Order: sequence, then structure tokens, then C-alpha cells
Amino acid sequence: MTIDQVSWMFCVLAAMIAFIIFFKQKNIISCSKYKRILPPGDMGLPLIGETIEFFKAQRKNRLFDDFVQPRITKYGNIFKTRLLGSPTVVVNGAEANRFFLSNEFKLVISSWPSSSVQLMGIDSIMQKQGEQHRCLRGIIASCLNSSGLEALVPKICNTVQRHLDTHWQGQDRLSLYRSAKVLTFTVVFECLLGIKVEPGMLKTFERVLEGVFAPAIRFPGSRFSRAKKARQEIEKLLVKVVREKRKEIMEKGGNKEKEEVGMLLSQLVTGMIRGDVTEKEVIDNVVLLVFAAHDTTSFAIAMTFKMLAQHSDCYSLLLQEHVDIKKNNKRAGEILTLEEVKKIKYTWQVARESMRLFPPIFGSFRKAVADIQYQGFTIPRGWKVLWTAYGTHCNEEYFEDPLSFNPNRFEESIPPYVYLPFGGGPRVCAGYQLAKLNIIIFVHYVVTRYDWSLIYPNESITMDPLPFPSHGLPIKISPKL
Ligand code: HEM
Repeated sequence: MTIDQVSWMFCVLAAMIAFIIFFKQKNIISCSKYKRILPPGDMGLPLIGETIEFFKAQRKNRLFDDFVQPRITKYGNIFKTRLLGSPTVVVNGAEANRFFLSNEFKLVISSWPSSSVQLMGIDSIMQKQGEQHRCLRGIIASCLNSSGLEALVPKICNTVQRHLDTHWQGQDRLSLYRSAKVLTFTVVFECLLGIKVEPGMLKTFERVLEGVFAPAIRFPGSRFSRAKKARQEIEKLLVKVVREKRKEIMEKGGNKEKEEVGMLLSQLVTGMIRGDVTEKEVIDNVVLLVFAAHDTTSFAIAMTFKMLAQHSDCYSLLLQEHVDIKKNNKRAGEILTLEEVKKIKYTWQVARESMRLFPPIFGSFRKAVADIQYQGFTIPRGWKVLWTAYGTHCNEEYFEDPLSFNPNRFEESIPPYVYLPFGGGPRVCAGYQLAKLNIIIFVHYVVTRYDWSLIYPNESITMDPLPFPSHGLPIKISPKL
């Protein structure tokens, strides 16, 4: 065999090997492509997808009825769409909630719009993963453990009573939603954080919150620009407050810490002195906590009153519960104890049922950090996942006659990942206990001191993107004799 023939044969052999490798590779890809079945659904128009349909339904507070439910009927509990430029899979049902919420950090991470991240700050808990997330949650939880809650109850009672004396006394009508907002802001700042509310602070914070879901476009007068400016003002104020607190704690040593059980700012600043958190983390998380508590708790309060107005039998039961507590309360200033608040069970059932029908947060977005295999479908890495509270709250598989208002259904325990106004998994609401105290204590003092009625019994709910009563839930009030 000549050298030419050998090299010719070598070339043919090499070409054959390359050919086999190429086809084997292609086969693997096509096999994996074959296996990669995306969930059913319609991605809608290029780029914007079904964003318009989504927002149209959301604005009318018909996200479930007009957007989610018709797609569940057509495609099943898991379907794909495209929202705000991102391919998104909407998942529904307790099993899907469990899978996606409990796999936070492993398969998915929370995903917020750029405007929210910029306004809350990249160091807020919602942007944190792993150890940093655990550390911040630990500090928040240390103020909401049993001794923290015990210390919080009298503070909230005083704040609510002062609020009623200042904003309700002498009035015959007011916006209940607005009143709840002013109160919640004070409860978070003064009772939880231990920061005195100064005039103008609420307005500045609300300017920040208005931009949280606005497009992150900066031009003079835009919602986002106004919010950014307000955020800078808040930052200046908070830097001063944090540094003063640091000085105070350093000067008083360990004693100050003990004095201020349940005061979150002290705990955060103590963590800062230890080197566990930075000054920026303290500030970003104060802003985040106000955002997390403000519209959510106020809406839950507003819907609780709306439901009570529409269901007089429930109101009678609830009122009796508070009259009984008041009758046995001989303490000066009618301050409640944590033990008494724990006994107010029916009111919490009413609030929970109101949040089932009107969840303050309809759900939230996650981002897949790996290709996810779920129920025979692949959710590709980088896609968004949207879990919704409606998917279970309105499903008769979990709640009998789901559209009817029935607080008694909460006498039974509810299976996990079915009732989700406060989310679930590692990112379950960190302020759940505070929200509960705020709602129950506010209801207690209102119903024992005032007769009240809705001015517009059928007031509609709007979403932008969080829900709120369109006219602010105005009520007529008169002091009880
Ligand atoms: C009725 C009132 C409230 C409702 C319905 C509510 C609802 C929620 C929901 C659904 C989540 C999870 C979001 C997600 O999975 O992406 C959440 C998270 C959170 N909530 Fe609440 N919330 C309420 C009140 C509060 C209050 C009063 C505070 C504290 C002052 C608070 C602090 C937080 C924080 C810090 C997180 C983030 C937890 C984390 O990322 O680990 N919330 N809340």
C-alpha cells in the first residue's frame, strides 16, 4: 500500500468518525429536544406576549376570572404565556405551590421588577439568598417571637387608641382604607422598628411606594423619578436615625438591647455593630418592611370591614367576642394582653376568610435558576414562574362553595400550600404575626367604640397592581353611647 493510499484511507476513516460523532451528537440533542416538552399555552404577540390581557384583567380585579381561569380550562393547571417580555409559566394548585415555593433558592429565586429592586434597594431581604437571607430573617423573627409579641401588644393598643382619638373622634365619616394606611405605617415604624414618625414621613414613603411597580424609566415628572427622589430623602433621614441608634447602643452597652425587647431597629443596628449586617442593609430593609406591610395590611383591614358590613350575622358574632373581652378587661386604658388577643379567634377567622376571597397579594413571580422538570413539562432556565393564591383559594377541590363568605371554614385546619395570602416556603411572610396583631387590635377598638356603616356597600376593587377599594372604603361613624 502506497503512502498516498494510507493517507487517503486515514482521511476516509477520520471523516467517518467525525460523521458518526456529529450524528450521535445531533441525535442526543434531538432526543433531549424531544424530551423537553414545554407546558401548553399561548405566548401571544412577539415581545409583549399576553401582557395587555393580563393587566386589563388585573386592573378590574378579575385576574383569576378573566386571565387565569379561562387558561386553566383550556390548558390545565400549568400553562405558559409571555408577560412583560418574559416567557412565564403560571402554576396553580396546592402541589404546584408546594413544589415551587419550597424549592426557593434551589430551583427558583424570587424575581421582582427592576423598579422594585431599585427602590427597595439591592440589599433588601427580597434580593437576598442563602446565609444572608437567613441572617436577616433571623433578626426580624427575633422581634416577633413570644416575648417580642408580648411587648408589641400594648404598644399597638396604645397606637390604635391614639389613632382613633386623633383621626376618628369628632368625625362622622372617613376613609377606612386611608385610616388603616396611616395606622399601619405608625405601627411598623413606632411599634416594630422603634422609630418616631415625623410629619411628612408617610407622604414621602408613599411617593416611593407609588413607583415600586412603575416602569423603571427616569424622565422629569415620571412616577419612577419621583419615587427615586423620595427614596433619596428617606435614605438621608434613615442614615441619621441609624447612626444615632448606633451611638446610643455603643454608649449604653448591652443594657439598651435588653430595654428594647422587640424593637427591630435596635436589633438590626446591634447586628451592624457585630458586623453581621451593613448600614445599607439596615436602611434597605427598613424601606422594604414598610413596603411589605403598608398596602397589604391596610387592604386586609378594609376587606374585613367590607365583609362584616355585608354579613350581619358574622358581625354579631364578632362583636360579641370583643364585648366579652372588653367586659373582663379591667386594666387602665383598656390595654389588651397577648393572652387576650390569642382568645380573639373568630375575628381572625373573619380576616382570614376575607383574605381568601381578596388576597392582598395575588401571587408573585419566581425565576427558574435551572431547567425544571415538573409534571412531564420542562420549564427552561431563565423563564419566570407565577404562582397565584387564587389557584387554590377559588378552587372547590380545597374550599367548598369557594365564592361564598364563610369564616367557619377556618375552624378546621387547612392543608399546607392551599391557603396562601402570606405565601409559603422560605419566603413566607416575615411579618405575618405583626399583621395579625395589627388587624385584630384595630378591629377590637373600632367595634367596641364605634357604630359604623359603609357609604358604598358595593364599592369595587381596583388593582394598580396591588388591590385597593376604588373610593377608599368611606364609612359613616358614630361613637357608641
Ligand atoms: C395582611 C398583611 C400581609 C400580607 C397579606 C403579606 C403577604 C406576603 C406575601 C404573600 C409574601 C411572600 C411574597 C413572595 O413569596 O414573593 C410576603 C413576604 C414578606 N412580608 Fe408580608 N404580608 C403582610 C404583612 C407584612 C408585614 C406587616 C410585614 C412586616 C412589617 C411583612 C413583611 C414581609 C417580608 C419581610 C417579606 C419577605 C420575606 C422574605 O423574602 O423572606 N409583611 N408577605
